[in-house]
Amino acid sequence: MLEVRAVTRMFGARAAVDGVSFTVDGPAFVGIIGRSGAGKSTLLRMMNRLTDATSGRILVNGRDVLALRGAEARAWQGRCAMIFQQFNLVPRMDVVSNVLHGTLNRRATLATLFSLWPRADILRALDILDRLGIAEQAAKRAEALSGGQQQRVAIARALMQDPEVILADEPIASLDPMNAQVVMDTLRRINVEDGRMVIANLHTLDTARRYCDRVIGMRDGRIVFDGTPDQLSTGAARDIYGADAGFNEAATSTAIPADTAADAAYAGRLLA
Ligand SMILES: Nc1ncnc2c1ncn2[C@@H]1O[C@H](COP(=O)(O)OP(=O)(O)OP(=O)(O)O)[C@@H](O)[C@H]1O
Repeated sequence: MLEVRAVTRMFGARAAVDGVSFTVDGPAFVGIIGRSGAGKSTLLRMMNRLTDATSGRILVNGRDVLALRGAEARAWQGRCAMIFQQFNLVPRMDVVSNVLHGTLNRRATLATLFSLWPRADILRALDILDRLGIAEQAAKRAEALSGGQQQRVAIARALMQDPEVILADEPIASLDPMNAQVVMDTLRRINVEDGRMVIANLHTLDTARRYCDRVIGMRDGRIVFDGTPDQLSTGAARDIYGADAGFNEAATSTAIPADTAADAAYAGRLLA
């Protein structure tokens, strides 16, 4: 259970996140939507302890993760993996080594320096790559892969941590519609099959509606919507995006054009 209680983050006189509270019970897939600058990234980064909160509490099974320091904070970061828009892989390093870096927080520095990975970890990394449909890429440099493949490597690296929670900050914002669908399908599978909570910042309404159990809408640092995809009406979307009566949902769409839909279906079958 995750309880975010009255969390605020100030930058100077301005609140990037302003008294945000919500509770997630169980392994839900939660989407956070809102326009650029609404505070979505700052909120996720506070959950992961990449950014400090100014005030508030984030309780995980009753324990305030914002109060953790040193090794305890790092241990929490291990249980709450983060996925970024730009993948954050080491481009010149091979795929399997990138995935193995997911175990860094529980490894000795010297062993890491010399890339001495335990055989069990290597086999696990290969298993995870296989599960995500990219095992044949294992020996390639990360930079040689497509964006969608790189994001799946980043997801594989996150899974190496065996996290309870996966935080994804705009995971598909740099991808074309077909790769975006493959990556979102992958996150959903991990959520459903493994029972891991996923909280994803998403730019687009249609993605939130399609993949999430619950959608949180942020505007100017505050939550202005919290409900199911069904409740996310055009009017609610207008409130979130601060748009006028001329608001057009299609403008936030990542729908797959007809000519690439068949490719996407094929990719989906490969993943299944
Ligand atoms: N390190 C920082 N220093 C100063 N201001 C910041 C910093 N990080 C974020 N902000 C400000 O906080 C507000 C919220 O930013 P944040 O990145 O969380 O929004 P977002 O909803 O994730 O937007 P985007 O989708 O563009 O990333 C913005 O006004 C931003 O300029």
